[in-house]
Amino acid sequence: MGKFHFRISQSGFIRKKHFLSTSGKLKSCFFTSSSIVSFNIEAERENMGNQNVLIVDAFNLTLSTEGLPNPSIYSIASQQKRPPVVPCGGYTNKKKLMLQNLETNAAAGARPNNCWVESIRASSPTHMKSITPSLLEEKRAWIIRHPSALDMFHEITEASKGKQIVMFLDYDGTLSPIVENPDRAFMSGKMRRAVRQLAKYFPTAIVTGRCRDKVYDFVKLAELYYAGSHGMDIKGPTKGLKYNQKSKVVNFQPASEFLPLIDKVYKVLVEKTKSTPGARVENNKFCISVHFRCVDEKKWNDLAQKVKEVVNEYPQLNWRQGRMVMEIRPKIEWDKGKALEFLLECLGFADCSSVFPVYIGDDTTDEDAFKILRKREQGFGILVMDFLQKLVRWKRDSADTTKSKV
Ligand SMILES: O=P(O)(O)OC[C@H]1O[C@H](O[C@H]2O[C@H](CO)[C@@H](O)[C@H](O)[C@H]2O)[C@H](O)[C@@H](O)[C@@H]1O
Repeated sequence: MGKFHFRISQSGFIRKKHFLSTSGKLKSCFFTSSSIVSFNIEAERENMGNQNVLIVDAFNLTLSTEGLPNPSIYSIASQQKRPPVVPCGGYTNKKKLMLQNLETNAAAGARPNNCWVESIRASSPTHMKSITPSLLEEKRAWIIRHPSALDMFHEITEASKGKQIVMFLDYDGTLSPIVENPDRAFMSGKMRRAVRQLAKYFPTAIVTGRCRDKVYDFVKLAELYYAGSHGMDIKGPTKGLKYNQKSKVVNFQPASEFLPLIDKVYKVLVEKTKSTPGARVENNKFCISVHFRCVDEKKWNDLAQKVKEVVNEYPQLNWRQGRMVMEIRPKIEWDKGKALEFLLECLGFADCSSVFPVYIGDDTTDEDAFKILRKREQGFGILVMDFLQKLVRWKRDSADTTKSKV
């Protein structure tokens, strides 16, 4: 058995992205975009194809968990000691407890306690307060010990041989940097070119919590599939259709009956939160985001309480925590994972073993897609631009080689 430690970094951003694989037995994990993560990867070289590999976004710091049993991902925001092992699923017990606690409080209509503040703080990759010099030192040491995940490129492409790669890309924090103003989360021209190239070779979908139109305005690539509102608003490419699609027009909105309700609740939330400086409510068509990023930490509890009071009045809705954001959405059995399956089906890969889905994500809501990959025992989660560009080069070069042999 080979033992690998992966790292992929996205240069130019204030963050590092990390590519994770797990053991050949599908012990894949996902962490919750906390400000600090660490991981260790063991992989059987020959079993790479069966693995579910995840993307982890460790903007601020990474620590190796080398030598620990049951290697996995550790989410240790606000802690400076090694956290407990997370077997599979990415939440530390502590964080799970915090979230459960919060849910229980919400259900009981109680005021959120400090756990809420802690979990919101932990959700932000740009929250630098918890970084100490010793953690930075550990980060440096970790980087030296861990080669780039790009070094694993060969293994990944080998695992995909004979299969159709299908790409799924989250937007915020994956294609664009995390910024304070959600309306200004632009992707770079370089990233756009990488994605455009990618779509020439592989069916490619953007899967995002954003409103589909808004993300389209950012990405501006008509050749992609778009699944907005956490997968509740799916549309196929409007140009360059070349893959096996069951129907030519992909257009699916499983939560359409919730539109009037979402509009109404959006207005209520805007009204309710306007007295909280920095709070921002975003209408994502089938979902609503209430942003905390620019709110004074001391006000987080109050803001969360206000939001939950509103949501509690609508049993058809629930909420989830994202990065410094509360995501309010219809209570239906639909999420990014279901969107991934739906798109694979549209592409003719419903129960197909010859597909190789690659999902790139960085937030708790991406976990739904990772779960599907685990269930299907297929594919990888991967990271950003360097990897995308390399994948394009690999595909182009292998196409050229095939042509010259003919
Ligand atoms: O599924 P995603 O594409 O990752 O979208 C999730 C949410 O992303 C956006 O919020 C996040 O990014 C903002 C811009 O960098 C940042 O200010 C915010 O704190 C983050 O939570 C988006 O604004 C939300 O509507 C999405 O649901």
